[in-house]
Amino acid sequence: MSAALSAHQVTRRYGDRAVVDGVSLTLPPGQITALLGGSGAGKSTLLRLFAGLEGVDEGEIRIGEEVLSAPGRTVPAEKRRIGLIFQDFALFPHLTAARNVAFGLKHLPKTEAADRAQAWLARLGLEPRAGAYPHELSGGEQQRVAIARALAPEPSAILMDEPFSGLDPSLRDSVRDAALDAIRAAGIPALLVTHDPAEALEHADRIAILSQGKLLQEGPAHEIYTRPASAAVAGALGPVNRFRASAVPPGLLHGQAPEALILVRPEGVLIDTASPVRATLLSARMTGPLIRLKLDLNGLRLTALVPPVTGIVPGMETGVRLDPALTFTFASGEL
Ligand SMILES: Nc1ncnc2c1ncn2[C@@H]1O[C@H](COP(=O)(O)OP(=O)(O)OP(=O)(O)O)[C@@H](O)[C@H]1O
Repeated sequence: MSAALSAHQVTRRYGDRAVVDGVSLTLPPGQITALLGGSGAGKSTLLRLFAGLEGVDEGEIRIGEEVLSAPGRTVPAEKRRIGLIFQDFALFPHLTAARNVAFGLKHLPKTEAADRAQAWLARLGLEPRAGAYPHELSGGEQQRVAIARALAPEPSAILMDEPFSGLDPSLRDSVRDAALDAIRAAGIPALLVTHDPAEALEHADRIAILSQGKLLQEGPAHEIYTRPASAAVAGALGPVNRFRASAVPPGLLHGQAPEALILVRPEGVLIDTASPVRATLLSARMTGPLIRLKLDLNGLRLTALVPPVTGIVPGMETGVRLDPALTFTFASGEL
């Protein structure tokens, strides 16, 4: 088993602004950790610090017990044996797929490097395209070559910056599944930078939420989703209904102080004809497998996501209750 890659109280400043601010984060081997945050949160900068493409101003980056970065001392990227995958594939245009993958295998005898490159291409379903040049490959194929190239030298960790967001949605799932399966099987730490909460929740084992350079929360994906430590974390993982406890009709909540801030996921707003809490249905729209309902509860507007049921007609009255597992209460906070 390889060692964890970790950041310890790491700060990186541009001018006097800390774009990564006192971040401690451990990437365990064999697991995909998604780094999630809005634009400018500092995700790419933190990835570059892990990679050694930039130095830290404070703190340390380590692999196992070995210090890779400390202020004034940075083991260069090419000495770290860390694989990098970016959104734009970054393949060498003048090399075939096979030679792109073999590029990082120069320490091996030529035939062994070629065999290993071939094996990685086969693993990612690209064997028939081994002799093609990047411009002859589709976006999904190019990204699979980039993934094979990153994994072939048996790196000690892999860092990915929005690697799937440039792909056509019809290709994205298959490329992502092939890539993440191969990465998990390699048993190394892996960081997946993304701004897409759905991608993080579905495909990562752990999620770290970054906002304005600070790590807000980190942990197993399910725990972050069901037990957000703050309203900011709950909001970062998908849409939420937000309101004060005092705005709620009697019977919907139980025991919350009136000033408490309540966040409820749309799938936590349940239609229950037996509930005494009544709501008027304002609209119902298909979103794919679920229907998005807009509800009015005596002036409180809620959005619900429910499985398709018959007999839902705007204007109708129905009963509503909240799923406690998807209802989060914070003592205070901005609406
Ligand atoms: N070389 C640099 N010099 C000055 N400021 C920089 C530099 N690189 C990044 N920044 C700033 O640091 C902040 C964090 O940038 P970073 O690229 O890490 O964010 P991000 O979370 O990856 O955003 P995005 O999702 O938009 O790519 C931004 O405000 C950015 O403008």
